[in-house]
Amino acid sequence: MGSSQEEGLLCQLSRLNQDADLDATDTTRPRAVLLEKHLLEGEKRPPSPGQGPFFYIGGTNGASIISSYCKSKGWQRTQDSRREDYKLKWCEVKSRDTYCSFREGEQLLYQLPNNRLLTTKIGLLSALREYSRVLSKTNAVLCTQARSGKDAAPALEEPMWTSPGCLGPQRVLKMEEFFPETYRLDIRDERKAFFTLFDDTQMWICKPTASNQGKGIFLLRNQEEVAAFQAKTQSMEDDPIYDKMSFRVPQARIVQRYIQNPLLLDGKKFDVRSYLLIACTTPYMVFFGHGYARLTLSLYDPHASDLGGHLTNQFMQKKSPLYVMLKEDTVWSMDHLNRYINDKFRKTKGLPRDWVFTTFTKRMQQIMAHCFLAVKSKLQCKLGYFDLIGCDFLIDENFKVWLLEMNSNPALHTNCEVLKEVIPGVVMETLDLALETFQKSLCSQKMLPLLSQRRFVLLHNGEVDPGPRPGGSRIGPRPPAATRSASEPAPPAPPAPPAPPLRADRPGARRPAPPRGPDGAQAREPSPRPAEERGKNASHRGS
Ligand SMILES: Nc1ncnc2c1ncn2[C@@H]1O[C@H](COP(=O)(O)OP(=O)(O)OP(=O)(O)O)[C@@H](O)[C@H]1O
Ligand SMILES: [Mg+2]
Ligand SMILES: [Mg+2]
Repeated sequence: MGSSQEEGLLCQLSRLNQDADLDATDTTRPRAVLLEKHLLEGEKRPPSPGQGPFFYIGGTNGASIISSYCKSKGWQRTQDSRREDYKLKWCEVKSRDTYCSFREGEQLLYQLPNNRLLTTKIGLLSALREYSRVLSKTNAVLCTQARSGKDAAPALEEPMWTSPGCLGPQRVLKMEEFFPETYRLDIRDERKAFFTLFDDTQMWICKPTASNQGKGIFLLRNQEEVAAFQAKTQSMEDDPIYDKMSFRVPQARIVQRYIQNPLLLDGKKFDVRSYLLIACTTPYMVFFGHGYARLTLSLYDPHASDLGGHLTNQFMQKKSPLYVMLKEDTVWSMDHLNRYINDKFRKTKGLPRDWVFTTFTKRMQQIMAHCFLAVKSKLQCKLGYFDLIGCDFLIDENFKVWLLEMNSNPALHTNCEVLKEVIPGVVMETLDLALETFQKSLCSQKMLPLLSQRRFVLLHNGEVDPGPRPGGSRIGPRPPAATRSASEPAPPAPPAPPAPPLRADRPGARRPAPPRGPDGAQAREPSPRPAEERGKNASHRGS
C-alpha cells in the first residue's frame, strides 16, 4: 500500500475512533495496530460478489489448497491472469508482465523474480562459489588485521555463524562439506577440467541447469560414456551455429560427483525434501520447514543402468508400472524416517537418539541458511514477494548430509497419504506467514512473536540487516529489532544476543495454531536464461 493511501486509511481510522464506542484498550493502541486491525477485519467481511479481494492461481500445483485457504478469508478467485487488482497471485510459471505490474505493499506475489539464483543448478553452484570467495576474503582480512594487531577483534581461522534457533555459534560451512563437487559444462575451461579429471573409479551425474523431475539427467559411469559425451559436446561446439546462440542451451548443464554410497532404507535409495520459506523480503523473514522422504521403488544397485533406482524423485518413480500399487511406500514422513533410523542405526552407528530431528535437522537448517546468505544481497526484494523453495538432501551411509539442489515451485501434490498430511500444512503456514509478515512490515511493527508460526523454524530475521540494499525496497520505517536471529557469519559483527528459543521443529510437536486470523552475480561467467523466463511450461517444478 502506498504511503498516501496508508495516511488516508489512518485518517479514516482516527475518524472511526472518534465515532465508535471504543474501549479503553483500543484508544490507547498505536496507529499501526489499528491499521493492522482494519486490514485484518477488512478481509473478514463477507465478499460482495464480483468485488474481491481477488486471488489468482496459475497452474494446478497446490491449487486446491491455496484456493481453499484464500476462500476461507472471503477472497474470490479470478481466472483472469491479466487482472491487476488481485490481492494474491500464486503462479507456477513466472511472467515478466506480472512483475512489471506488481503493486508493492498492496499485493502478495508468489516466487521471487530472480529465485533462479538458488533454484537452477548453475545458479546455486555459482552463488555458493562466489560466497566461498567472499567468506575466505573476509576471513583473510580479519586474520591479517589480527596478526598486525590493528584490530582488537580475535582472529577467526574458522568464521562463525550464529544460528537462529539456539543452535549456538556455528562454524561457517565450506561448500565442499555439503555440496558434491560440481562443474559447469557451459564454460569451456570447466568442461575441459572435468574431462581431464575423470577416471574410471568415479561416477558422475549430469543434469540440465533449469530442468526438474529428473528430465535430461544421465549418469557418467565409465571412460567410454565420458568419451562419447565429450565427442558429442565437441561436435556441438564445432558447429558454427553454436557461437551465434545467445544462450547455450545444449551446454547449460552441470556434472556433479555422484554419491555412490547413499544411506538405504530397506535397500532403497532416498532423498529428503525440505522447504526454505522466504515469507517476506522487506525485511527478510526466512524459515526452514520439514517435508518428507522420497524412496525409489527398486533396490539400489550402483551399477544398474536403469535410472529408476538412482533417481529418487517422485516423477521418476511414477514412470514405473509398480507405482500405482506401491506409491505409499515411496513417501515416508519424517517421523517414519526418524523411527527407522533410531531402530536400525542408532546403536550400530552410535547416533544420538532422534538423529533426524536433532543433528540432521540442524544440518539442513545450517545449509539452507548458508545458501540463503549466499544470495541474500542479490535477490530482488519488494514488500509482497514471497517464495517457497524445495530443497533436496541426500544422506550417505556415513550419515553425511549433501544438498543436491533447490527447486522453485516445489511439487504440492497430495497423491500419497503422507503428502496429504504434510503438504496442506506447509502451504497454509506459508500463506499465513507471508500474510502476517506482510502486514507487520506494512505497519512497521516488530515481526516477533509470529502468531502464525507453527512448524516452520526461523532461519533469518532481517530486521537487524543493515539496509536499504540495492535492488531492495522498504515501505515505511522499520522499528529496531527486539530479537536477533541472524544467520550472518559472525566475523565483524558484535556478539549476538541470546538466540530465541527454538520452535518445536518436529512434526507432531506442534505449537497450538492461533485462531485463524482473517489475514494474516553470481560468477560473471555467461549464465543461460532460465527456461521459466523463456515461457516454458508448467511441468517445470521440483517433483
Ligand atoms: N550428486 C548426486 N549423487 C547421487 N544421487 C543424486 C545426485 N544428484 C541427484 N541425484 C539423484 O537424482 C535425483 C534427481 O536429481 P535432482 O533432484 O538434482 O534433479 P531434478 O531433475 O531437478 O529433480 P527434482 O526437481 O524433480 O527433484 C535426486 O532426487 C537424487 O535421487
Ligand atoms: Mg529439481
Ligand atoms: Mg531434486
